[in-house]
Amino acid sequence: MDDRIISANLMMDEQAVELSLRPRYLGEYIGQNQVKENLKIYIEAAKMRSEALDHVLLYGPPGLGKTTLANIIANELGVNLRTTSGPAIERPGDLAALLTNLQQGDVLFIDEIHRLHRTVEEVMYPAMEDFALDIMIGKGPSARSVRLDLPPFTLIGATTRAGLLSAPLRDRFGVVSRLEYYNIEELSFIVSRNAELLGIEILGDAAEEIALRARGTPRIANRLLKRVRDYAQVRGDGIITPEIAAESLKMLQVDPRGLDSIDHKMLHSMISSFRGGPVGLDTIAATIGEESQTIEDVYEPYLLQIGFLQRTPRGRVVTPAAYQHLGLPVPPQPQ
Ligand SMILES: Nc1ncnc2c1ncn2[C@@H]1O[C@H](COP(=O)(O)OP(=O)(O)OP(=O)(O)O)[C@@H](O)[C@H]1O
Ligand SMILES: [Mg+2]
Repeated sequence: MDDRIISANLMMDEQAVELSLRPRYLGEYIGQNQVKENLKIYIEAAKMRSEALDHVLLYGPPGLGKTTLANIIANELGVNLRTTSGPAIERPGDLAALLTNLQQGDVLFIDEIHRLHRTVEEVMYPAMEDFALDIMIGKGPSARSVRLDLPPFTLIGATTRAGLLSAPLRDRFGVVSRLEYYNIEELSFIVSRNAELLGIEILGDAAEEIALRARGTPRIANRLLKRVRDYAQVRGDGIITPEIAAESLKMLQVDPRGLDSIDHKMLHSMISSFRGGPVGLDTIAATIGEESQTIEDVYEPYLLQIGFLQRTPRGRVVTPAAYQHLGLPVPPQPQ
């Protein structure tokens, strides 16, 4: 599904563009105001005390700016950032190597932290809490544990699935921030700013056309912007007008609320086979032939956010707003 327009996952050829568009300081980071306000204070306090910032857990759907924020935090603190990911740290020794190479106050960023191996996670606890590494020396009866001091550091963990984090790990983060979907105004701003960075002329309403279809997600907004730019260069004179934007977005098969064929398939099958629900996530997944994890991470959160789906104890339910959006008669609602 990674070649889909609305897939929030990063595509290979996108990395260079993402790097060039990535805001570097909090002041350039649009939206997420609550998260930014808090971080600003914690960062300033840590700098005043010349201490390492508390460990930070960032969670939320893909493409909302977790990696970007981790980089910004390190920039604002004026420290080095080391980046790795949960599955990449295979053994406790790998983690020890990473940690002992940090300098005082540095940031270690672990993406997909919910995929950390158990044995590695256990080494992480004292490292986070006491800045200490417990290593076993020797084997058998003569084996003993030695404690090694680490420089104070900040761990930033990112995950799309905070629910999968073990309680002991989650509890060791002093700052836990949830990133939210962006509103249309924020996304329009991001589109306009990024158009400028890419040297593209775009008229205001056209930025909003793109924002409306971006599913609250900057990564998707950037992706749509690039496709629309191609269209504007080939079919127009390079300027992205609202007409050019509307025409090209239509070709991308993303509807005016940012839904693609999978969202449509999911809603239609819930309506036709299950009378709109309640129906369990796994059943929906099996019916439309998608993985339930993909649905849970990428599709469902946005549909919930815009009020097209509702979660009930007995399963997911299609809302009247979704029927209306699909142009279907709204069934009588239970009282
Ligand atoms: N607040 C923001 N303001 C402006 N641009 C942003 C913002 N957040 C994200 N972006 C843009 O979106 C792109 C994707 O963000 P990022 O890679 O940080 O997402 P992510 O949450 O780490 O995704 P994943 O879960 O897939 O790792 C960035 O390269 C940047 O261009
Ligand atoms: Mg990321």
